Amino acid sequence: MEAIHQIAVLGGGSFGTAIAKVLAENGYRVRFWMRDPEQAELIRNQHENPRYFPGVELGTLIEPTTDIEAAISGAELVFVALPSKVFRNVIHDCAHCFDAGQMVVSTTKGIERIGFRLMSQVLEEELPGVRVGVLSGPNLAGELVAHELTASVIASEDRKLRESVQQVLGNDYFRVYANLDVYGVELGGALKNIYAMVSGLAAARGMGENTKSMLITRSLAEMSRFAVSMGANPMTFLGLSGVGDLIVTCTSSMSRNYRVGYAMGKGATLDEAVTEIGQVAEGVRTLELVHEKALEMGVYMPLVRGLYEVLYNGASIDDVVSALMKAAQNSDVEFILPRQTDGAAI
Ligand SMILES: NC(=O)C1=CN([C@@H]2O[C@H](COP(=O)(O)OP(=O)(O)OC[C@H]3O[C@@H](n4cnc5c(N)ncnc54)[C@H](OP(=O)(O)O)[C@@H]3O)[C@@H](O)[C@H]2O)C=CC1
Ligand SMILES: O=C(CO)COP(=O)(O)O
Repeated sequence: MEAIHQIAVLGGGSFGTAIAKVLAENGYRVRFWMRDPEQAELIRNQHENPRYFPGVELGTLIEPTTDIEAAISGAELVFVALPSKVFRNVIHDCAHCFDAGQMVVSTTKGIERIGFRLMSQVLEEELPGVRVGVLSGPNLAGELVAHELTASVIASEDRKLRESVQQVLGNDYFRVYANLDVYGVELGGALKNIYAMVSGLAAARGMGENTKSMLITRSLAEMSRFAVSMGANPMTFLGLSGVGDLIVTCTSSMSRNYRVGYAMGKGATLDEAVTEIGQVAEGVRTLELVHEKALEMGVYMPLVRGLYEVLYNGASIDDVVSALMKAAQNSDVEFILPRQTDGAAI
C-alpha cells in the first residue's frame, strides 16, 4: 500500500472537523478548507474550531484554509463534508483543481433535489476520472471527537481507495469496514435521517420501549422496500451504514434530525426546530424528496407519508399515529412473506 502524504477535508462544520481531527491524530497533515476566513484564522491560532467543538484540541497538523485550490491540489485523498444542498455547486466550482486518479470521498448523507442524485453520483458527474467513495455509518461527530469507540463503512468499487481510507482513518477508537455497494451505503445514510425525525417526534410524546423498537424495525422495513424499488441491494442495510446508523440516530438526542422531530413533538414549528439547531438536518429535505419519489414510484411508505403530513400539511400527530395503528396488519419481513398490497399497515 502506497503511503498517503497529503489529505484535504472540504467543509468546516461538525463532521469535517471530526474527520480532520481523526486524520491528524493518526499523524497525517490535513488541509482543512472552509468558507469563513474568521473561522480559519481562529483554528490556525487556537487549534480548535470554537463554533462547532469549543474546547476540543485539534492539534497542529490541521492547516485551515479558505483557498480551495490550495487544499485540493496535490492531495491524494479528499474528504467532502458539505451539506447536500451546496455539494454540487462547491464541487462544480473547484472541479478544475482535481486530477484524474485522485481519491474523493463523500461523507454527506443527503440527496440532490434535481434528479434524486446521491453525492457519489454528483462526484462522478462533476469530476470524471477521479476515484469515488462514500464514508457512512453510525458516526455522531460529537462522539467521534470524544474518542467514543466508533465504526464506519467505506464503500467504493476502487480497492485502493477502500484500503487507503481504512489506513488513514483506522485507529484504536475508530474502525472502518469496507463495502462495494456505494449506492446502498449512501442511500441508507440519507434515508435514516427521516426516521430519526419520526423517532424524535415519538420520544417527545413519551413513547414506550416497545414503541421505540417497533418504530426502528418498521423504519428498516420501509427503507428496504424503498431501496428495492430503486434497484438497490437491501442486504447492505443489515450493516453499519443501514441498521447501525438507523439505531444511533433514532435513539440519540445528539442527532440533529432526532432533535428536529423532538422539538416538533414538543410543539415547535419546523422553522423553529431547524433554526434552534443551527446546523444541517438533512432529513428535512430528504423527507420531501423521498415522499415525492415514493408517490411517483408507488412505493408504500406510511412513516414517510405520516411525517410529511405532520411537517408540511399541519396534520395532528395523534391523528397520524392513530391512522398508522389502524391500518391493515401485514407482513413482518417482506423478503420471506410478500406484503399484501390490498391493505395498508405500518
Ligand atoms: N455531524 C455528524 O454527526 C455527521 C454528519 N454527516 C453528514 O455530513 C454532512 C455535513 O454535515 P455537518 O458537518 O454535520 O454539518 P454542519 O451544519 O455542522 O456544517 C456544515 C458545514 O458546511 C459549510 N457550508 C455550508 N454551506 C456552504 C457553502 N455554500 N460553501 C462552503 N461551505 C458551506 C458550513 O460553513 P459555515 O460554518 O461557514 O456555515 C459548515 O462548515 C451532512 O450531509 C451530514 O449528514 C455525516 C456523519 C456524521
Ligand atoms: O449521521 C449522523 C450520525 O451517523 C449524524 O446525524 P444527524 O445529522 O442527525 O446529527
